[in-house]
Amino acid sequence: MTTAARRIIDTLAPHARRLDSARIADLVDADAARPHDFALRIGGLYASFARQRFDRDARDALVALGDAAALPQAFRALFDGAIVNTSENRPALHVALRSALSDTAIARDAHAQAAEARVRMAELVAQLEASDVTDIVNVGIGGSDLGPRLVVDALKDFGTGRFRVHFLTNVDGSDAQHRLARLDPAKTAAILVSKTFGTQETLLNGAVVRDWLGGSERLYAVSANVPRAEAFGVAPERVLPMWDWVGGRYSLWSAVGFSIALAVGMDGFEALLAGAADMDAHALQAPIGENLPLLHALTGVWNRNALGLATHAVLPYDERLALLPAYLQQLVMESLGKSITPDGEAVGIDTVPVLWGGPGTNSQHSFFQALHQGTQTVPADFIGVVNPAHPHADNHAALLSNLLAQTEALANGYSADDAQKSYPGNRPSTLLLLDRLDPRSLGALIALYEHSVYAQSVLWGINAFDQWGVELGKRIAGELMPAVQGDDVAVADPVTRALLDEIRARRAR
Ligand SMILES: O=P(O)(O)OC[C@H]1O[C@](O)(CO)[C@@H](O)[C@@H]1O
Repeated sequence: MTTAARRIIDTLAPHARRLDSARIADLVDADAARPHDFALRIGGLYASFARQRFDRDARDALVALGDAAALPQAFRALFDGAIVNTSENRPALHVALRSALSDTAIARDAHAQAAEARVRMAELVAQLEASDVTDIVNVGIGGSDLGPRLVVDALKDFGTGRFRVHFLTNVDGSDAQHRLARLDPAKTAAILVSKTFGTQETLLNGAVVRDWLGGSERLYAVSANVPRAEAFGVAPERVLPMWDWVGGRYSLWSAVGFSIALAVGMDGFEALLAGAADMDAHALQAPIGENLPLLHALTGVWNRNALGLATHAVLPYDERLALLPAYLQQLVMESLGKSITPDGEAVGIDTVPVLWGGPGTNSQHSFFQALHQGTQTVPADFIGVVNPAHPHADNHAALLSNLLAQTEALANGYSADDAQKSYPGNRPSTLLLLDRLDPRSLGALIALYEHSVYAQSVLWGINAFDQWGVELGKRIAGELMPAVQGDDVAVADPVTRALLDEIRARRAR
């Protein structure tokens, strides 16, 4: 077992045993100051951990765990551009895209390159605004899609209205077919976003779009592999840079966010970065016990390793954040879905929970039954917004009432004479409450999750910035492609061979 795993078990096991039969409702009853003392406010973001299943002593132990795992030092190393992504021998300097909180040459240089790229991006935004273009198609997948897609959707109240922004992602040709069908190629610009410019889905969709546009005049690219983007036919003046020191799932703050800037304007984009920078400064400087991303991360480790909870739900009570769970699935599960340390050792304890979720109140009418009465306890992050950006006051009151009601019902449960109508309760949740949803608060919210993910990776002793687990499937798909296309090539796996025979036999001629 690794030192990190041993530290977690040794620190948390006594408290887990002590609190084995503890009930959240009793913890709240026994400690009048808990609702306030287990909450934090960072600018326009309030977080309550009062409905987690730990008490003050366990919370102190979590803070001590963060200290023993040297979380503050790990954050300093991240911001300073240390090689935190050891398997790829790279720093992870997404924070330099929005903050200047380090004096190291590498971090300053990254910050300067990011600023320079933003100036070029602003020029391209201005050129497009002055053109006849009405529609933008962002072609990308994973980190080259999910972040921009989330932000464009979440900030629809802040859109300039100058462009309609669309996202083309899936290699399934019906995505291109249907997305392009309603657009006019003469009035559409496409941005091919790919850090590597080697991603099958984006290259295939990019080729479809390039042909559909009838030329490369309105073809743009964002990539860390500029030569490949240019070889694809994108003019050099329309290629914006990315760098290997930014991970794809941490990249929306770079030119990968070109579509965001087109949707909300450069001012909106800068405000998004400013919100993330607020959270960066807080994550780097606040003591562990008052540090929101670190407490969020430690709570995650408590739920995973002390309580043994295998999944985690993200439940935004705001339709504009409906895409947040999908975005976080990549951020959290691609970053923390590891069982081996950088030294090649098995971690020895559970790491990432399966993250899932959906917006409230919709999900109350789908999967909440299982949250309330299912056999598994699912810890959740509930996210609400105090001030809406619409005039429908009764709707908003209903939304907030439901949000409060669900966290209360999950924690407290209810006993009825009929066991089928009883609720076990004791289901933990964190509540994140934004004063309002705007570019700045959204930037802070996303950065909170980024930093929580990094802190969890440090606690578990794993690398948050590589993703070797996605490679095997890509390689096999590449090998199978000729067979699927009808070539007579040898396929070793007997089940795959039988499935290919079935596909070939059923395929319409
Ligand atoms: O931006 P690219 O290089 O096209 O990669 C897209 C996505 O593919 C992945 O490598 C996973 O397959 C992600 O990490 C990344 O965000």
